[in-house]
Amino acid sequence: MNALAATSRNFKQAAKLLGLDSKLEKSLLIPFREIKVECTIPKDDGTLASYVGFRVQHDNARGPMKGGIRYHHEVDPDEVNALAQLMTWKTAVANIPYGGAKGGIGCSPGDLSISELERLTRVFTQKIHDLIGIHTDVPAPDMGTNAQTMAWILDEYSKFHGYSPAVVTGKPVDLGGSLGRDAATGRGVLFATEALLAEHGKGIAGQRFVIQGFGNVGSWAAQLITEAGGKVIKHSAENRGIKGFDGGDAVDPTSLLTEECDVLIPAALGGVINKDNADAIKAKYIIEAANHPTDPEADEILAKKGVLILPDILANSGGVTVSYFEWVQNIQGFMWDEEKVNRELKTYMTRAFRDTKEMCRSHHCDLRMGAFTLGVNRVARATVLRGWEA
Ligand SMILES: NC(=O)C1=CN([C@@H]2O[C@H](COP(=O)(O)OP(=O)(O)OC[C@H]3O[C@@H](n4cnc5c(N)ncnc54)[C@H](O)[C@@H]3O)[C@@H](O)[C@H]2O)C=CC1
Ligand SMILES: O=C(O)CCC(=O)C(=O)O
Repeated sequence: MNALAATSRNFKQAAKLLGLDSKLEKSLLIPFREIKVECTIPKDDGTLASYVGFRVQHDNARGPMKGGIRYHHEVDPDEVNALAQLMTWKTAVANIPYGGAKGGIGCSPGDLSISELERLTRVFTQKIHDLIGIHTDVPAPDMGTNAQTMAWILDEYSKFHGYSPAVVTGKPVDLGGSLGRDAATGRGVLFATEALLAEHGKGIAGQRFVIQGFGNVGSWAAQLITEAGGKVIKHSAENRGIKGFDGGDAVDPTSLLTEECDVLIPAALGGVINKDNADAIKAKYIIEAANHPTDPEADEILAKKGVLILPDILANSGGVTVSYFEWVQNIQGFMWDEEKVNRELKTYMTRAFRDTKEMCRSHHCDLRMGAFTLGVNRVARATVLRGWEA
């Protein structure tokens, strides 16, 4: 199922559970603004190459819009729209004062040199600089981008608006990035998994984990779960790894979803768990480190099998939560030590899990609908409080 159709279906189900007014429901679903820009750059060999970049600003009822920028050949408007919408519900689940946005460029970053990536990032920033900002829309890394990408955006943005470290998060620590942001999404996955397993009288130690994706999120999750005593029995070692991590074997990324294990952690692309493979999944728990890895049809199949799914907007909210800490530190001009960052992250993740469970109890629903009703309800309340006056 298309990412936007899947995300909107989950939203509509949550709106129904909450009994939202139909006009409010429609207004929450439609993005605030969709930006599409053409980015042409000279390649290293002197030829020109053109790419299409997107930024979808979904909602700002609760604060500045917030979300990553993805460089991937499959980036398209519907996908970015779905990811932006997920950010709106995710920041509300985490209860941080933001709305939601997401951006991307349709490109294969592995095929571009560092200087080509820098030129592309700078051209993209030139095209969107007047629509992002510290109190309007704050980008961060996502698939295919990293702290260096954020440094280029910060530098290009600052040419137009003066030095503005808080305009992006996930930037290098030397440029005002937060200690702990690099590991934050993986660390949040660890905290959320601990909270879920504790409900069933279990801990990380001794559980067998399969992790798909070994980029920023997957590699940190693997390292931290291994340190906590979990057994990472397989991982997808394409592209990147963490120096020193020696747990697990590397196998084909699609077949590993159906490997024998206790906990499956998809940490790469969306839609990888679908009606074609859901029935073959053997894990008891799925922790969605990736965004929208599970199609709604697969959700239904897995629910019948008794598999518990910790949804993306809760499980991977550690990244945007520490992005919020980074933004706060930039605005205050005061740096936190890493221990404080990690301690606060644990508090936020544990609270988000507890609030989600509360919604599950009051709406008699699964964890995905618990998180969606929590997020959608907070955004709906803020929207109504702000009013409709033109
Ligand atoms: N970076 C962050 O802070 C956050 C990332 N996420 C989500 O986590 C997921 C991973 O993001 P990052 O780790 O930042 O990206 P990354 O670019 O650092 O790593 C992506 C990983 O996925 C693998 N991969 C790519 N295509 C694949 C395929 N077809 N099958 C299997 N593996 C494949 C790559 O080899 C790489 O190991 C994405 O869904 C992203 O939206 C969610 C919250 C925050
Ligand atoms: O750190 C952020 O601002 C956003 C991270 C992100 O893109 C995500 O949570 O999917």
